[in-house]
Amino acid sequence: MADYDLIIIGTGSGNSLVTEDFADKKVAVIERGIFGGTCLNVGCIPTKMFVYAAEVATTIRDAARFGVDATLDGVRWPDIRDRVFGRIDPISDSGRDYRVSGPHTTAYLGQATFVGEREVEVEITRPGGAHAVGQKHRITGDQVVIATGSRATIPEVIESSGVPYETSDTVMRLPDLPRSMAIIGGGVIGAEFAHVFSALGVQVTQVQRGDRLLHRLDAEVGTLFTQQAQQQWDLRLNTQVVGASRSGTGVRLELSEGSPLEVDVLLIATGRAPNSDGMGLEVAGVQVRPDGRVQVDEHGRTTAGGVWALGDVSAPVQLKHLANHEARVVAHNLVHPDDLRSFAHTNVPAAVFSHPQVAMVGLTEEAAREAGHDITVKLQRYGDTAYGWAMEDTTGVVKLIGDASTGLILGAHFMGPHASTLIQTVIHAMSFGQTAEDVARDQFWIHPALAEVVENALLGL
Ligand SMILES: Cc1cc2nc3c(=O)[nH]c(=O)nc-3n(C[C@H](O)[C@H](O)[C@H](O)COP(=O)(O)OP(=O)(O)OC[C@H]3O[C@@H](n4cnc5c(N)ncnc54)[C@H](O)[C@@H]3O)c2cc1C
Ligand SMILES: NC(=O)c1ccc[n+]([C@@H]2O[C@H](COP(=O)([O-])OP(=O)(O)OC[C@H]3O[C@@H](n4cnc5c(N)ncnc54)[C@H](O)[C@@H]3O)[C@@H](O)[C@H]2O)c1
Repeated sequence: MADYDLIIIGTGSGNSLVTEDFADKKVAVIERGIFGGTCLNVGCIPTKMFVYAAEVATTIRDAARFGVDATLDGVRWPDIRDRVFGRIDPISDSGRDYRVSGPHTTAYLGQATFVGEREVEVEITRPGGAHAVGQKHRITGDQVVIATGSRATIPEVIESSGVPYETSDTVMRLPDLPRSMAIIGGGVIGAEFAHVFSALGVQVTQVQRGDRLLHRLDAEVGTLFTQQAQQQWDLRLNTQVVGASRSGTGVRLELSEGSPLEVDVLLIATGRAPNSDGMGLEVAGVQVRPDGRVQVDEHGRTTAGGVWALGDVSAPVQLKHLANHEARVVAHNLVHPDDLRSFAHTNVPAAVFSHPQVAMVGLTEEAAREAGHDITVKLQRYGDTAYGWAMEDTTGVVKLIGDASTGLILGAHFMGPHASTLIQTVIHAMSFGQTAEDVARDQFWIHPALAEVVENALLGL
């Protein structure tokens, strides 16, 4: 008989698997890092709290345009930082304590490694639990869920140089706001932190090896975003870091294009790799895809019987709402082996909380053409609707890609204020198979709300 009915490795979305269904069962929860995982501690939640502070600073700087004179007197970094972590850290601590001393679960605060089929060894690495640091425990489970997430990848040129660097795990806890910062990488994390730190007064230089930022975005909207970024911080496109060395208390970077860069702080944002390595998956019979993701079927089953995976370690995209969705599916499947549910991996939306904000769902124009759709395209400017006009918005756009034969929406790419909220109408339409015409015509749109930009885009498609 196994020691546990269920072993969960990783307490991000994995932590939500302990549902009422396990009320009379034995569950082991294993976590080697900060309890609660990436989103709560070093991802979505703290970044957006910093983004909010950055937006406040940007609004103040921009106020005079509207006849409101205001000056940004200063930015108190320690207060901004402590507001964020003063609220987050207690949530993590209480989540851990609940699993340590709460009902039905045994928490192991350490590194899990498979030593056999559904058999795991945990080396305790953190205090705060029932087990002493340094102890090793071997446990077996009838079922095991791998929910180990992902971690920042570091380019070899930086790693081998030995220079100090930050990642998204550490940069939000800097003791002081630096004077200057280089951000390597032009993806989501780079775009969000470039906004945060430049808005707070740091001289930011972002180095991107491609010719625009946010490569997964529709090319037209991505290019518009890149132009906006160029007006806010120093952006080096088509540029690689080819060397790095220490310079005083900071870092000197040799670039493939242009003169070297000397900065106080270096932030690496070059993508995240699944945490599937170094945990004995081969011993457990769990296969891994060539890109490092654990191989799962549509129900979340790995190649090993009774072993499941979800979230960043196995998902096609690294997003919290997708990890949560997969956790709900797996939570059901764990206790309903004869009635398995499937992951929904279509129409997964995403947003980038930079300045401007960006949101997307479905296909890009390029992908829709490549897939052979007979498409229609509408680019609607925020400024051509009443509220956008009131805001004097000159850059915001809503781009919709439709299927000319069915009237269905294939993709949407928003850039501008509240893009992540406004796009929800389109996500809804795509999820429920509504045509653009029906969504536009069969409901009232509040006038003169900003949502009229979506109505007009739908009508123009
Ligand atoms: C800076 C940043 C901002 C983000 N912002 C957003 C956003 O705005 N919106 C959004 O949708 N997504 C965002 N994401 C992505 C989102 O955070 C992830 O997709 C999500 O948290 C993944 O959840 P998970 O449960 O798969 O993994 P995680 O939350 O990473 O949990 C995995 C846990 O497993 C633990 N672990 C790993 N290996 C082992 C082991 N061998 N033994 C024991 N424990 C182990 C880790 O310590 C970790 O706590 C952001 C990510 C980052 C980095
Ligand atoms: N708002 C959100 O939903 C949100 C926010 C942050 C992170 N995330 C998730 O986290 C994931 C990881 O984010 P990310 O920004 O690290 O990855 P990313 O894949 O979005 O971007 C990585 C960037 O780094 C560049 N790059 C890679 N290697 C490089 C090198 N050696 N030198 C220079 N540039 C290099 C790539 O060209 C790309 O522009 C995202 O894909 C996303 O799923 C989501």
